[in-house]
Amino acid sequence: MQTPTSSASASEFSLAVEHIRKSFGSVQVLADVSFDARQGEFITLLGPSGCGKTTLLRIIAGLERADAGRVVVAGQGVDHLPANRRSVNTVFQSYALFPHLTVFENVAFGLRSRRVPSPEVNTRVQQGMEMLRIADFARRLPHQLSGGQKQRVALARALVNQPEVLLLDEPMSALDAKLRAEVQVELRRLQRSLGKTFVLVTHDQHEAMTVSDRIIVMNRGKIEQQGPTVEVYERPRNRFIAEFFGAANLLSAQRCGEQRVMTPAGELSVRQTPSWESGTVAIHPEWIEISDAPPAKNGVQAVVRESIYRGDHVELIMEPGPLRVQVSPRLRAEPGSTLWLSLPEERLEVLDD
Ligand SMILES: Nc1ncnc2c1ncn2[C@@H]1O[C@H](COP(=O)(O)OP(=O)(O)OP(=O)(O)O)[C@@H](O)[C@H]1O
Repeated sequence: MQTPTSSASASEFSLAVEHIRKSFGSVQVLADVSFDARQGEFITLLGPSGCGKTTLLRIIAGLERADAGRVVVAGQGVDHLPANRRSVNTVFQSYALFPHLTVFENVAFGLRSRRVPSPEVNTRVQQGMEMLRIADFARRLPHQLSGGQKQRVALARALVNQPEVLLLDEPMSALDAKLRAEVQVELRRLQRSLGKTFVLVTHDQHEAMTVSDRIIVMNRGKIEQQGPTVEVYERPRNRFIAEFFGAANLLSAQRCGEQRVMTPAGELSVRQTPSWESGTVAIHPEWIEISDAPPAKNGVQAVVRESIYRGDHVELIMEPGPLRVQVSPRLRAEPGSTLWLSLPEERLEVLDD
């Protein structure tokens, strides 16, 4: 899915990225990447390390030049504009705060360099600091702040400039797991209340799911799939997405009739007839149902090989398959016991390889 899919008019878009290509020397890092973001949308670029996410963000920000393609912000091509003349601000992984400036002056920096009158700077910085709950630290220097506080300063510094688009390059990766989860929820709340367009880069699928309206999954410089979070999770298009996003069960399969495939777990009916002779079908562990009696359709009699207690659920590893199945911790399924599984047809995804 390389072209923008929405039918909205150009003015509804805060950002359009059109056919971007980029190589470093002989290595192609981005190969014809296109996507757009509507005003007020939270988009996440998700993909493994080295797939080109940061390079794409830097091209949007004007910190890197594309070899081909166009970046459009609020309906206007910006390729000829330097970074500081684009209505785009970036929050970096390292926060990039000025160590010798106070929190207040860090937040004020962009406004002062654009010669915004002092009274307005004071008002906007104060508002920005209050919004991000850092007003109490206004006089501190960055080294006197925690990671989470520095992160808020970096966000405030970007947001007071009122950019059309805020770019976030793994801004939460330096935070511990608990704080990170809190900041993700806060970031989403902030974005909703401001109605701004945010584009986040991350390789963390849980982070992507927490914050995004739409997820763009990248691999080796290409977009593999883009769509609403639920759609990408529940309807992965190919093997890469299914493996990278959501840890689905992947079963090798042979086509054996109309909407039927043969898998190591037996013959199963699927929603659509595969276009391949042999390929892969996927199902998420939480969609597999357990029953005492043989189910009417897509039943598999399976033996529990391992039972892993994970607190809020138990993960069963079962044969044939192997199939990972997610069940309630109330269910007692000891290794060696035999259970009937049902693999609902509407939850079995036929993947493009
Ligand atoms: N200035 C550069 N010169 C040469 N190669 C580069 C340069 N910047 C990035 N690359 C290469 O381009 C590829 C994509 O890098 P990029 O930083 O965009 O990936 P990423 O998806 O953001 O990865 P990560 O999640 O690890 O930050 C990598 O192979 C990287 O080594």
